[in-house]
Amino acid sequence: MVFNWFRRQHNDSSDTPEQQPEGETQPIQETQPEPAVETTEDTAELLAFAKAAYKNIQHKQQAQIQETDSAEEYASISAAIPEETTPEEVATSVTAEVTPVNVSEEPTRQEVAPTSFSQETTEVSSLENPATLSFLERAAVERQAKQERLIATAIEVEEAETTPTLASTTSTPDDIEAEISELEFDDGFVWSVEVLAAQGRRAEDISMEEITWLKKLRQGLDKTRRNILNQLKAIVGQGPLNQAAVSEIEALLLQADVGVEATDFMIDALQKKLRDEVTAPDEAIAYLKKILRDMLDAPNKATEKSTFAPEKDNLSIWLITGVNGAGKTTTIGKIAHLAHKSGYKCLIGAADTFRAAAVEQVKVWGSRSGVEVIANPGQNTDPAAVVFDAITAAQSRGTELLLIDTAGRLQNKRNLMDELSKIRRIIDKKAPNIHVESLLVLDSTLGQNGLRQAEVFSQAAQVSGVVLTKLDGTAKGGVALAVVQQLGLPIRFIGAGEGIEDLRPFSSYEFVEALLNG
Ligand SMILES: Nc1nc2c(ncn2[C@@H]2O[C@H](COP(=O)(O)OP(=O)(O)OP(=O)(O)O)[C@@H](O)[C@H]2O)c(=O)[nH]1
Repeated sequence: MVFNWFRRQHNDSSDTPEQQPEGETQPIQETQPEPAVETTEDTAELLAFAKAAYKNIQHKQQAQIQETDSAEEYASISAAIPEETTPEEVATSVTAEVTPVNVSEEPTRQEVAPTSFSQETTEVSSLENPATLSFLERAAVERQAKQERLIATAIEVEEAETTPTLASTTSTPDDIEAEISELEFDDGFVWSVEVLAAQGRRAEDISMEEITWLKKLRQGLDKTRRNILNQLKAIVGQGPLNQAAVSEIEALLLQADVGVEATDFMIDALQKKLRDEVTAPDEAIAYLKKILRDMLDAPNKATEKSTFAPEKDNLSIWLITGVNGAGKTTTIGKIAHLAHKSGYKCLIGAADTFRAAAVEQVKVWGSRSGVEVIANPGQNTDPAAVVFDAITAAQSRGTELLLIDTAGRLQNKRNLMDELSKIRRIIDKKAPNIHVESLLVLDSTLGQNGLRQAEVFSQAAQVSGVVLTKLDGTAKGGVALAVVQQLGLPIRFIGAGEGIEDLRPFSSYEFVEALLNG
């Protein structure tokens, strides 16, 4: 059973839709339970759920460790004792090893002769008086005795080696404890489990990878949350909004790079709700979260397709664009890894032929994620030709997801845009009925500045979604709202680190929880 990271569900027909949310954007719908007022009972229930998830992950890890040990044991035993080896071969190989370099032809003939070990032993033992033997005969006797010792030792050594390997398969509880020490039942764990539970996940389905990712996301948004949004929560939680409160909120949102349009939208919505009614702080915050989720989901609602996950048995092409340094290549590697893990047949087209090292860089990511890369060995070759070849290869191999890397910089902006337009035309011509996503990679640390780039790329590559990278450690996490509100584009992935696991499909529910609740 494979976990499909794009759909956030197991690829198993036994999983009913009620048990597993369909797409990563679904959990965000209005049906999401809001932790408005948390009672002691809720907390106890959550803790029990978190403990169940924790135990389940622990069991899975223990099983994995034991499986790995068994596999390693098998590998080491097979390596030590080749299946085909016969005792005769052992004897011959040992003979070869101990052959003195300076002895004459006779013993050499003996060594390679297909005489069995037992015969030789018999021959040697029949030589009763070594003192009467010639030099050569004595040398042969000595060598024979040495052979016997070595063969005996060799067999003993093999046995001795096997025994500890077998013993090592039974890891002690202490060993296991050490190996899973990274699994901490801490505040971050409980928060992550709560976020997953709110999206309908069962304790037994929660994986360590999901917990690790959510913890990372929460940590990544820490600066944005601490600097700005905690204050926002405090203001909103105070009840009806007066003019002073509105101005304060405005300033805070603009500082978080939320942008003017998104700020105005939020303030309007908040004012409608909080102007007249007296709203409890928890309720006001729950309302604020809903506003943010609705904003982030708006572009998805405008399109028929609620999920952009690649389809099994059909080719999807994802064109990855963005200025150099935004994180395109890294993103391609991480998506390829997710696709591979999720059971898709994936291929990468290396169409950034402008920068000399780009093809090599994408090849490194390809090999890290176990995904093949289609590239043209020449430098400065036509990227459209690489795209053409990559689509041909994808079509003939039954590839389900083709990721295309593009240049982030050319001699000038005009050339870059022309090149992207050409690539897009090739895709549309060569694969007219294929689902194409054009993903723009934006560096979130650039805040509002990144959005200007987006506008330029949007036309040339017909951008359909955004990948927001480097959310780890930036105070400009609010830019996600600006991307959606100003550009009308959905966020498809977010990156929060340089590692291969540090990118996941975007979930507005998780993002908003990490932003306001972490
Ligand atoms: N902290 C952090 N660094 C990231 C993230 N994504 C990418 N990076 C780093 O950003 C730098 C640039 O990433 P690349 O993938 O090479 O960017 P690119 O857009 O392909 O750049 P060019 O190949 O020059 O066009 C690298 O050092 C990456 O490790 C992220 O989510 N967080």
